[in-house]
Amino acid sequence: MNYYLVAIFTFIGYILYKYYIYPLYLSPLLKIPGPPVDNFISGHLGSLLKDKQGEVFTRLAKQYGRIVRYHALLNKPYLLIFDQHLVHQILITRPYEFPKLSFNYVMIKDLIGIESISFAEGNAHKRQRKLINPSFTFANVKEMLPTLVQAGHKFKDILLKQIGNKKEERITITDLIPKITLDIIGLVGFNYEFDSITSDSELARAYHSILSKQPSPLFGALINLFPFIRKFPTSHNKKYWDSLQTINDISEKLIAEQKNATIRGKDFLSLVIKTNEKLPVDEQLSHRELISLIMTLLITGHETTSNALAWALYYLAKNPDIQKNLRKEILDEFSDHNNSPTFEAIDQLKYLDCVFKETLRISPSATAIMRYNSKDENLNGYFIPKGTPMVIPIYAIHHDPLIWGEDVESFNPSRWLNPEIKSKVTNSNYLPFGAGVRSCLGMRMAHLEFKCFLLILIRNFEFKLVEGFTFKKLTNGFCKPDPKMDLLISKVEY
Ligand code: HEM
Repeated sequence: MNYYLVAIFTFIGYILYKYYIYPLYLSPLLKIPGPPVDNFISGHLGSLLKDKQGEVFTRLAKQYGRIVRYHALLNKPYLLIFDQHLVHQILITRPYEFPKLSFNYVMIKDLIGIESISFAEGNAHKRQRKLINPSFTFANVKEMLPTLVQAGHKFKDILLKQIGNKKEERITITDLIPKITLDIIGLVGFNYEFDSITSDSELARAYHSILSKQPSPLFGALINLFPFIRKFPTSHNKKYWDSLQTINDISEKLIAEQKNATIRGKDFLSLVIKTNEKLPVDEQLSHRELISLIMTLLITGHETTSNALAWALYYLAKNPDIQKNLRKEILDEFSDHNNSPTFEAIDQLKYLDCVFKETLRISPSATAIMRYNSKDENLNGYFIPKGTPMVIPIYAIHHDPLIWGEDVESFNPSRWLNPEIKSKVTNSNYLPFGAGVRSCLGMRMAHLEFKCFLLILIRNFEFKLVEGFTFKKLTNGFCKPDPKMDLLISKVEY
């Protein structure tokens, strides 16, 4: 008897059973409807879900219903959860029974650190959230307004300089906006001037190098399965690790400066450190948790808001009448265009609020939320074995005509004034900031930052599409224009 042969056949049999026979012929999840598998290695990631996942998920919901099965790398079954009652259970009623699972888990872990609040579960999450939450209160966010207005005017001056005496200028807004939102999180988050908008900031360069080229879903899944791929000595990997080192070094520097500061500011980090120091040692955030918090705020605090602002400017450029209506509302409220907006005045702008909500409906910065069940579940009559990955497809839910009406693909801020639509919107079907105990901590800040910026920009500039310029709308985890977004910008003359 050749033991080697037996061992080889046993191994091949095990691999065939685990990655082919069980998921495609025996799993109880096969009772859940879904598209047929056309690639027996990459599941749907190499074909159906190669690109524009948000749009594909929308189609799958129409075709297969409120809970849909698809297969990822090596045929691993995933569930798409469109059903609002299930979304409510997962995010709001039983959040800790459905822990987080990330797209590109390895990359996100590298970017924010494994000790981040974003990865913490159960009591560990409750402890971090309780400590960090008070720094993000309404009152604290309101105090940011002067910093936001100042940054908005700085941004306005940069655009004015680029336009100069010309009638209009073609500007890549997706290069500029992330720099100013990074500067803002530096100031309000850590009382630190990155000044990436006017200087060559190594931090902005590091983020650009990591985020400008997102790995495809298949490559992302491969990295999750074989993280050592990131260690191969390629020039791309070297750039990746160097950029991460820069982000980590800057985070360490920020902590050191804050810990040694004699006077505490009102930035998020100072507030968190102040609360932390008052707690018994066993409840305090550790050094690594603080570093992870900085890395988390740096990325979540700038990338998502800059994306939302870029999409808003794009839709306003595409819909000149909507842009005109918004400008009219702003000018009616702020007839003296040098006046700084107050919080109360910004809050009065109802159409601006509709533009904010509609931008995050049609192009939500995060296109999906990922979870898995920590125990066996029976959901909608289906048996779901423990550990099944579940995707709440925010983008697809935001494009469901049953909720938003037949013009779901149009950018129509006025839908938010329609009582029929308003009555259908809930915290389980409008999810730009997630929902429940894990919802976005920076939601209030994002709200104010978006409105303050858009107000200053629309008051001073007109935005138009560049004829013939096209880009792809990526919806694989993050909603991003690919490769970039150019707009024509001209001054509004008074
Ligand atoms: C338009 C802007 C933003 C959008 C669309 C957005 C979206 C989201 C979403 C969808 C989640 C939930 C993820 C999940 O449940 O898996 C989240 C969580 C989070 N966001 Fe935001 N975000 C934005 C801005 C910000 C800002 C400005 C900050 C901080 C300054 C921030 C900090 C966080 C943090 C710390 C979490 C994790 C919360 C937890 O796990 O308890 N976000 N965000």
